Amino acid sequence: MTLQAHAITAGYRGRQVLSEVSLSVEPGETVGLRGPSGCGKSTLVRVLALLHEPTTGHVSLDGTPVTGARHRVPPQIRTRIGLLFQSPRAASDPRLSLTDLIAEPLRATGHPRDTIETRVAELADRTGLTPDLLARQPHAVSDGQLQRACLARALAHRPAYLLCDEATTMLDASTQAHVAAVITEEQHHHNMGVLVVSHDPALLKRWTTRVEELI
Ligand SMILES: Nc1ncnc2c1ncn2[C@@H]1O[C@H](COP(=O)(O)OP(=O)(O)OP(=O)(O)O)[C@@H](O)[C@H]1O
Repeated sequence: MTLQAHAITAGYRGRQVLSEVSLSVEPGETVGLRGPSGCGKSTLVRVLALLHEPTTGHVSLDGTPVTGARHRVPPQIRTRIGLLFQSPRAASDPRLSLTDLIAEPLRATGHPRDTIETRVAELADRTGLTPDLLARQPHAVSDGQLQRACLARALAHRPAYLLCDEATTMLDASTQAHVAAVITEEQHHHNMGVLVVSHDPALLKRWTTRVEELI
Protein backbone atom coordinates (compact mmCIF):
# COMPACT_ATOMS: atom_id res chain seq x y z
CA MET A 1 0.00 0.00 0.00
CA THR A 2 1.93 3.05 -1.24
CA LEU A 3 1.80 5.89 -3.73
CA GLN A 4 5.11 5.57 -5.46
CA ALA A 5 7.08 7.40 -8.15
CA HIS A 6 9.58 4.98 -9.71
CA ALA A 7 12.62 6.53 -11.46
CA ILE A 8 10.58 9.34 -13.00
CA THR A 9 12.09 11.33 -15.85
CA ALA A 10 9.75 14.08 -16.98
CA GLY A 11 9.71 17.49 -18.60
CA TYR A 12 7.95 19.79 -21.03
CA ARG A 13 8.26 19.82 -24.81
CA GLY A 14 11.53 17.89 -24.79
CA ARG A 15 13.06 19.89 -21.91
CA GLN A 16 13.89 17.54 -19.06
CA VAL A 17 12.99 18.71 -15.55
CA LEU A 18 13.12 15.50 -13.50
CA SER A 19 15.73 12.82 -13.93
CA GLU A 20 15.08 9.37 -12.45
CA VAL A 21 13.35 10.67 -9.33
CA SER A 22 11.78 8.19 -6.92
CA LEU A 23 9.53 8.99 -3.98
CA SER A 24 6.98 7.13 -1.93
CA VAL A 25 4.14 8.05 0.40
CA GLU A 26 2.76 5.37 2.70
CA PRO A 27 -0.79 5.42 4.09
CA GLY A 28 -1.02 7.50 7.26
CA GLU A 29 2.32 9.27 6.89
CA THR A 30 3.02 12.91 6.06
CA VAL A 31 6.03 13.33 3.81
CA GLY A 32 7.62 16.72 3.16
CA LEU A 33 9.15 17.63 -0.21
CA ARG A 34 11.52 20.55 -0.50
CA GLY A 35 14.09 21.81 -2.97
CA PRO A 36 15.19 24.97 -4.76
CA SER A 37 12.74 26.95 -6.85
CA GLY A 38 12.35 25.45 -10.31
CA CYS A 39 13.85 22.04 -9.43
CA GLY A 40 10.61 20.28 -10.39
CA LYS A 41 8.61 19.77 -7.18
CA SER A 42 5.31 20.78 -8.80
CA THR A 43 6.14 18.67 -11.83
CA LEU A 44 6.68 15.64 -9.57
CA VAL A 45 3.37 16.38 -7.82
CA ARG A 46 1.61 16.52 -11.19
CA VAL A 47 3.17 13.20 -12.18
CA LEU A 48 2.08 11.62 -8.87
CA ALA A 49 -1.41 13.11 -9.31
CA LEU A 50 -1.58 11.36 -12.71
CA LEU A 51 -1.91 14.69 -14.52
CA HIS A 52 1.45 14.65 -16.31
CA GLU A 53 2.85 11.60 -18.03
CA PRO A 54 6.54 10.92 -17.42
CA THR A 55 8.92 10.29 -20.30
CA THR A 56 10.30 7.24 -18.50
CA GLY A 57 9.55 5.64 -15.15
CA HIS A 58 6.06 5.17 -13.74
CA VAL A 59 3.74 5.81 -10.82
CA SER A 60 2.29 2.90 -8.88
CA LEU A 61 -0.75 3.05 -6.66
CA ASP A 62 -0.90 0.46 -3.90
CA GLY A 63 1.35 -1.81 -5.92
CA THR A 64 -0.37 -1.43 -9.29
CA PRO A 65 1.50 0.47 -12.02
CA VAL A 66 -0.58 3.25 -13.59
CA THR A 67 -0.22 4.06 -17.26
CA GLY A 68 -1.27 7.26 -19.03
CA ALA A 69 -2.44 10.48 -17.43
CA ARG A 70 -5.59 12.57 -16.93
CA HIS A 71 -8.72 11.18 -18.63
CA ARG A 72 -6.84 8.09 -19.81
CA VAL A 73 -6.61 6.95 -16.18
CA PRO A 74 -9.88 5.34 -14.99
CA PRO A 75 -11.81 7.58 -12.52
CA GLN A 76 -11.72 4.94 -9.76
CA ILE A 77 -7.90 5.23 -9.81
CA ARG A 78 -7.67 9.02 -10.37
CA THR A 79 -10.02 9.80 -7.50
CA ARG A 80 -7.79 7.98 -5.02
CA ILE A 81 -5.39 10.93 -5.20
CA GLY A 82 -6.45 14.41 -4.06
CA LEU A 83 -4.60 17.59 -4.95
CA LEU A 84 -4.46 20.99 -3.28
CA PHE A 85 -2.67 23.86 -5.03
CA GLN A 86 -1.05 27.05 -3.81
CA SER A 87 -3.53 29.43 -5.39
CA PRO A 88 -7.19 28.63 -4.72
CA ARG A 89 -8.27 31.32 -7.22
CA ALA A 90 -6.30 29.79 -10.07
CA ALA A 91 -7.76 26.40 -9.14
CA SER A 92 -11.45 27.31 -9.03
CA ASP A 93 -14.09 28.24 -11.56
CA PRO A 94 -15.14 31.81 -10.66
CA ARG A 95 -18.74 31.14 -11.81
CA LEU A 96 -19.42 28.38 -9.29
CA SER A 97 -20.76 28.81 -5.77
CA LEU A 98 -18.59 27.18 -3.09
CA THR A 99 -21.24 24.44 -2.81
CA ASP A 100 -20.92 23.65 -6.51
CA LEU A 101 -17.15 23.86 -6.35
CA ILE A 102 -17.04 21.22 -3.59
CA ALA A 103 -19.65 19.08 -5.38
CA GLU A 104 -17.83 19.25 -8.75
CA PRO A 105 -15.74 16.03 -8.45
CA LEU A 106 -18.72 14.06 -7.13
CA ARG A 107 -20.95 15.26 -9.98
CA ALA A 108 -18.21 14.43 -12.49
CA THR A 109 -18.25 10.82 -11.31
CA GLY A 110 -22.05 10.56 -11.42
CA HIS A 111 -22.90 10.37 -7.72
CA PRO A 112 -26.61 10.71 -6.90
CA ARG A 113 -27.85 14.14 -5.85
CA ASP A 114 -28.70 13.22 -2.24
CA THR A 115 -25.29 11.56 -1.69
CA ILE A 116 -23.64 14.73 -3.00
CA GLU A 117 -25.72 16.97 -0.72
CA THR A 118 -24.87 14.90 2.35
CA ARG A 119 -21.18 14.74 1.51
CA VAL A 120 -20.91 18.49 0.75
CA ALA A 121 -22.59 19.31 4.08
CA GLU A 122 -20.19 16.99 5.90
CA LEU A 123 -17.14 18.50 4.16
CA ALA A 124 -18.35 22.07 4.75
CA ASP A 125 -18.76 21.30 8.42
CA ARG A 126 -15.32 19.73 8.63
CA THR A 127 -13.63 22.67 6.88
CA GLY A 128 -15.60 25.30 8.81
CA LEU A 129 -17.64 26.73 5.91
CA THR A 130 -21.02 28.12 6.94
CA PRO A 131 -24.14 28.01 4.68
CA ASP A 132 -23.72 31.74 4.06
CA LEU A 133 -20.20 31.19 2.66
CA LEU A 134 -21.26 28.13 0.67
CA ALA A 135 -23.77 30.18 -1.32
CA ARG A 136 -21.13 32.71 -2.43
CA GLN A 137 -18.88 32.67 -5.51
CA PRO A 138 -15.08 32.80 -5.18
CA HIS A 139 -14.89 36.60 -5.70
CA ALA A 140 -17.01 37.10 -2.56
CA VAL A 141 -14.85 35.08 -0.15
CA SER A 142 -11.32 35.48 1.22
CA ASP A 143 -8.34 33.44 -0.02
CA GLY A 144 -8.42 31.43 3.21
CA GLN A 145 -12.14 30.64 2.87
CA LEU A 146 -11.64 29.67 -0.78
CA GLN A 147 -8.70 27.44 0.08
CA ARG A 148 -10.89 25.69 2.67
CA ALA A 149 -13.47 25.05 -0.08
CA CYS A 150 -10.68 23.72 -2.34
CA LEU A 151 -9.59 21.43 0.51
CA ALA A 152 -13.19 20.20 0.88
CA ARG A 153 -13.24 19.54 -2.89
CA ALA A 154 -9.89 17.70 -2.71
CA LEU A 155 -11.30 15.47 0.05
CA ALA A 156 -14.65 14.87 -1.67
CA HIS A 157 -13.75 11.36 -2.85
CA ARG A 158 -12.03 10.43 0.44
CA PRO A 159 -8.69 10.12 -1.36
CA ALA A 160 -6.18 7.60 -0.08
CA TYR A 161 -3.42 10.15 -0.77
CA LEU A 162 -3.48 13.96 -0.66
CA LEU A 163 -0.81 16.04 -2.40
CA CYS A 164 -0.43 19.60 -1.08
CA ASP A 165 1.63 21.80 -3.40
CA GLU A 166 2.56 24.88 -1.35
CA ALA A 167 -1.09 24.74 -0.30
CA THR A 168 -0.75 26.86 2.83
CA THR A 169 1.90 29.34 1.61
CA MET A 170 -0.56 32.16 0.91
CA LEU A 171 -2.56 31.70 4.11
CA ASP A 172 -2.28 33.50 7.44
CA ALA A 173 -1.02 31.50 10.40
CA SER A 174 -4.43 30.65 11.82
CA THR A 175 -5.92 29.47 8.49
CA GLN A 176 -2.71 27.54 7.81
CA ALA A 177 -3.08 25.76 11.16
CA HIS A 178 -6.76 25.07 10.47
CA VAL A 179 -6.09 23.57 7.03
CA ALA A 180 -3.32 21.39 8.50
CA ALA A 181 -5.64 20.31 11.35
CA VAL A 182 -8.43 19.29 8.94
CA ILE A 183 -5.95 17.25 6.90
CA THR A 184 -4.55 15.59 10.04
CA GLU A 185 -8.07 14.75 11.22
CA GLU A 186 -8.83 13.21 7.83
CA GLN A 187 -5.64 11.14 8.15
CA HIS A 188 -6.85 9.84 11.50
CA HIS A 189 -10.23 8.94 9.98
CA HIS A 190 -8.96 6.82 7.11
CA ASN A 191 -5.19 6.67 7.24
CA MET A 192 -4.65 9.01 4.29
CA GLY A 193 -1.05 9.49 3.13
CA VAL A 194 -0.05 13.13 2.63
CA LEU A 195 2.71 14.84 0.62
CA VAL A 196 3.48 18.43 1.61
CA VAL A 197 5.57 20.56 -0.78
CA SER A 198 6.94 23.59 1.00
CA HIS A 199 9.86 26.01 1.22
CA ASP A 200 9.07 26.63 4.90
CA PRO A 201 11.40 24.59 7.18
CA ALA A 202 9.30 25.36 10.29
CA LEU A 203 6.12 24.08 8.62
CA LEU A 204 7.87 20.94 7.38
CA LYS A 205 9.28 20.27 10.85
CA ARG A 206 5.91 20.80 12.53
CA TRP A 207 3.76 18.89 10.09
CA THR A 208 5.72 16.10 8.45
CA THR A 209 7.17 12.80 9.61
CA ARG A 210 10.05 12.83 7.10
CA VAL A 211 11.32 15.24 4.47
CA GLU A 212 12.65 14.36 1.01
CA GLU A 213 14.93 16.75 -0.84
CA LEU A 214 14.70 17.31 -4.60
CA ILE A 215 17.82 18.81 -6.16
N1 LIG B 1 3.62 23.75 -18.24
C1 LIG B 1 4.93 23.99 -18.35
N2 LIG B 1 5.51 24.16 -19.58
C2 LIG B 1 6.85 24.36 -19.71
N3 LIG B 1 7.71 24.43 -18.67
C3 LIG B 1 7.19 24.28 -17.44
C4 LIG B 1 5.80 24.05 -17.21
N4 LIG B 1 5.60 23.94 -15.87
C5 LIG B 1 6.82 24.10 -15.29
N5 LIG B 1 7.77 24.30 -16.22
C6 LIG B 1 9.21 24.47 -15.98
O1 LIG B 1 9.69 23.30 -15.33
C7 LIG B 1 10.67 23.65 -14.35
C8 LIG B 1 10.22 23.07 -12.99
O2 LIG B 1 9.01 23.73 -12.60
P1 LIG B 1 8.24 23.31 -11.28
O3 LIG B 1 7.07 24.23 -11.17
O4 LIG B 1 7.99 21.85 -11.30
O5 LIG B 1 9.32 23.64 -10.16
P2 LIG B 1 9.16 23.84 -8.57
O6 LIG B 1 10.31 23.14 -7.94
O7 LIG B 1 7.81 23.43 -8.15
O8 LIG B 1 9.32 25.41 -8.45
P3 LIG B 1 8.81 26.43 -7.29
O9 LIG B 1 9.44 25.99 -6.00
O10 LIG B 1 9.33 27.76 -7.77
O11 LIG B 1 7.31 26.35 -7.29
C9 LIG B 1 10.77 25.17 -14.34
O12 LIG B 1 11.90 25.52 -15.11
C10 LIG B 1 9.49 25.61 -15.02
O13 LIG B 1 9.67 26.83 -15.72
